[in-house]
Amino acid sequence: MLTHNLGYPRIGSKRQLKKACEAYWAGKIPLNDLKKTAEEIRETNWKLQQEAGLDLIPSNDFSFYDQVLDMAFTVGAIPERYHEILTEQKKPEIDLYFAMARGYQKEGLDIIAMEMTKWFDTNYHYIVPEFTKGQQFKLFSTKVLDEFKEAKRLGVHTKPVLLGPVSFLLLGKEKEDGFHRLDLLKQLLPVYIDVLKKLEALNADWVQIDEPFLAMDLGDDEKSAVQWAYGEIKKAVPGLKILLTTYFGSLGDNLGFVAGLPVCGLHVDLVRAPEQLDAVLEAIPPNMSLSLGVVDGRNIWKNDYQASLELISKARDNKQDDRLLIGSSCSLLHSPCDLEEESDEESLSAALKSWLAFARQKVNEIAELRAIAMDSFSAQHKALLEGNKEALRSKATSIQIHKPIVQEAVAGLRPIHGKRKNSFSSRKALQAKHLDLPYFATTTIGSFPQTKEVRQWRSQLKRGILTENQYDDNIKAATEKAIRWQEEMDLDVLVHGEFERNDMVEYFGEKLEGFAFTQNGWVQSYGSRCVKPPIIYGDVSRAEPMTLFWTKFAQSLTDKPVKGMLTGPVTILQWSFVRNDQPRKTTCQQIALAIREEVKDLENAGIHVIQIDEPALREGLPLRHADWDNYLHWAVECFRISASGVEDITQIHTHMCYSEFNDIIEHIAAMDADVITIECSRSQMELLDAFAAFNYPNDIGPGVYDIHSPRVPSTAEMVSLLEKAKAVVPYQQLWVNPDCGLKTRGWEETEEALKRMVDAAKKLRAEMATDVAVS
Ligand SMILES: CN1c2c(nc(N)[nH]c2=O)NC[C@@H]1CNc1ccc(C(=O)N[C@@H](CCC(=O)N[C@@H](CCC(=O)N[C@@H](CCC(=O)O)C(=O)O)C(=O)O)C(=O)O)cc1
Ligand SMILES: N[C@@H](CCS)C(=O)O
Ligand SMILES: [Zn+2]
Repeated sequence: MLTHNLGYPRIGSKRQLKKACEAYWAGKIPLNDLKKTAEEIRETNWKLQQEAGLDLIPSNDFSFYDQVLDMAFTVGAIPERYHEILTEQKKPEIDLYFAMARGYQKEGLDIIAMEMTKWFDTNYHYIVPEFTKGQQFKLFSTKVLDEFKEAKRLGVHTKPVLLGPVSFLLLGKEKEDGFHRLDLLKQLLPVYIDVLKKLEALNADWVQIDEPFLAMDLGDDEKSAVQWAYGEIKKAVPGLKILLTTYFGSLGDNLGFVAGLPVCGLHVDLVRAPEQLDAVLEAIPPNMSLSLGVVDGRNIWKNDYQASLELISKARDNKQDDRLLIGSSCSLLHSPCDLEEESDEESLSAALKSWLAFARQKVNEIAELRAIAMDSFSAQHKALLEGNKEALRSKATSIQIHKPIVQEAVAGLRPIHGKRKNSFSSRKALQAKHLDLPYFATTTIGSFPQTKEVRQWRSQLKRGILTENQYDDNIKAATEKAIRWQEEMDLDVLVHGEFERNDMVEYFGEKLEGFAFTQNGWVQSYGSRCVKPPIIYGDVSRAEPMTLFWTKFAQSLTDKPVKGMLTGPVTILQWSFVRNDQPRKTTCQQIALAIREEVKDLENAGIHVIQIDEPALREGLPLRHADWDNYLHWAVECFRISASGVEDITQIHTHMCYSEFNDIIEHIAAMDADVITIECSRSQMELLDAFAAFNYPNDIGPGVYDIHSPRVPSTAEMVSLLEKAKAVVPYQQLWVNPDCGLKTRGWEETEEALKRMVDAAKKLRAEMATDVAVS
């Protein structure tokens, strides 16, 4: 049996890559320094996996930004608008690469970035490849070959990783009409074959090709595309061992045709879908190797050795050992790097730490599982198994985990907990009277720039350089400045700015019972941006108010309404590492009850506009359509539980970004938020069509400017977007706001953009007044 890993985190255990990239972008370090950091990270990762005893160590799992962008770069899928960066500007290739990811506003050029979206049901974002009709591909970047050679020089014979051709195309978007992106497979495949032949010439042995779409519902065309592609690959490089990987779900009804593909090995995710093992063993031919993905790449709990060994043993009963591999369920990209970086007992107790495994520990688990499976009688292996059982036993019986009072509260949930007192139309009338807002009311999504200064206060507080009082005074000053500034701008519903929050989920994780947080458990979210997902280990409850102090403080400074700002239960669940000992639904209900208490406290303190953010509601959708209804039902119900404890006069907002609404609009409507603000500007308001087609009754704030770019749109652009919105949604329902929070932006561009946004709203109001006068 071979051991392997599908991919290792590339940010570095101290986020070295983030720091180096950001320094390079700011012109603070030369390219060579950035490359050196990247080399060091790769070497460290390869060596630690080698030392752990893994047989097949991945290469090309490193990325300066994103692995999908890397694939686009490899096959030369570089949209026309970027060509000038190389040809005219003579910039190095990496600048072109970063321009595709981040846009390019320099030296007279203003090129927008490629779109970014969520990677399946994770909190990782990939860059969406752009395709045109008849597009040609060519080997543009040799990164995969270079990294294979680099590892070889270091004495590590790696297993190169490539995103498969069908998934690569399916992840992308057609940029013009008249073709389907899968039509491009014929032009694309020769480049893949070229890469594979070159790898073969370099003596590569196994090559991992990821086709995550194989765990999704596929149509006949998609299945045929896969069959054709892997048939061609087999013909072209018969000697190369292709390991086809699937993850995040079961092969399900795709198993039949996948088992017939001419590949050397198939990897299946046995963490998400252990039940598929029997069917897979039965379906695949004896000469096809099977990789058992038993170590969870999506969570941080220690592996249950006994359970994994049972799966391994079942596989061994059916297949020769030399046809089996043991590995991670998916890439470890979604795990933090190294538990040993956690030394602070206050955030992560010794007991809790003994239940966890981060990427480095997971690599060891893979090696240990093989060792125990091969020789369960050795004293050393028996001790490993016993140690693992003991850790799991201590977790299962810990009094820190189970709180009867929380469990009773969940058991006591009834439909009434998810219902507002009256219908939206009666609520709307009451709220309008109370808030007295104009049409096209303006607001923002919550966060204002999290400047280096603000982040430094937090880091100084942690290091004892600032006292709690000094820290609070600084945050108060920032909040007051933001309130005054919003008043000056004449925004209608103000926000406090979220200066006190490190992150919209981690902040709540730090305040809620049943959550632990890490010092260094960073996971890449997109590019250089990372998040530190909190760990939900026990029953969740609210010990004390979490946002009341800062919301009340902000409201005390102004007569205008200040919007309370909370993260919703589904998003907190989705962006945390969750318990694996109870259904996600139950954990979500517990969080919903905690948020409900916070909402009620805010209302009692006189806050009558409260936003409950749910940007991850769509991301949480199961991979298979058949499972959608069940998820949407409990997810929407949890949102409603959190939102429905208030009086009709209190206006509940929700916010969603990164979402398409067409196929889930009835569930969005069922959330019954008084106002929903959505990311809309990049789609030029197209996302509103779903709301219009549904006759969505409640209020909507379609984002009028993209917050991912420093570019400040003109008032006219925003007016034009609002005109478009007004054409499909009755104006009485419309709000005016940016796409999302402004935490990643600088103050200068934020001030200018919001000033123009308020002007745009005023123009619309003036037009309306004229229209009414004329009619
Ligand atoms: C809305 N988004 C979010 C997602 N997931 C979340 N959990 N949270 C989100 O907001 N998913 C979808 C999107 C993804 N978008 C983003 C946007 C921005 C970031 C981001 O900026 N991340 C920061 C880290 C945020 C954080 O925790 N900051 C800490 C400071 C940590 C730090 O770097 N400290 C420094 C010291 C400070 C200094 O001297 O400058 C240090 O330790 O060295 C805080 O504010 O306290 C990032 O830097 O990547 C993520 C996702
Ligand atoms: N209130 C949050 C939502 C981000 S999705 C913010 O403004 O950053
Ligand atoms: Zn958002």
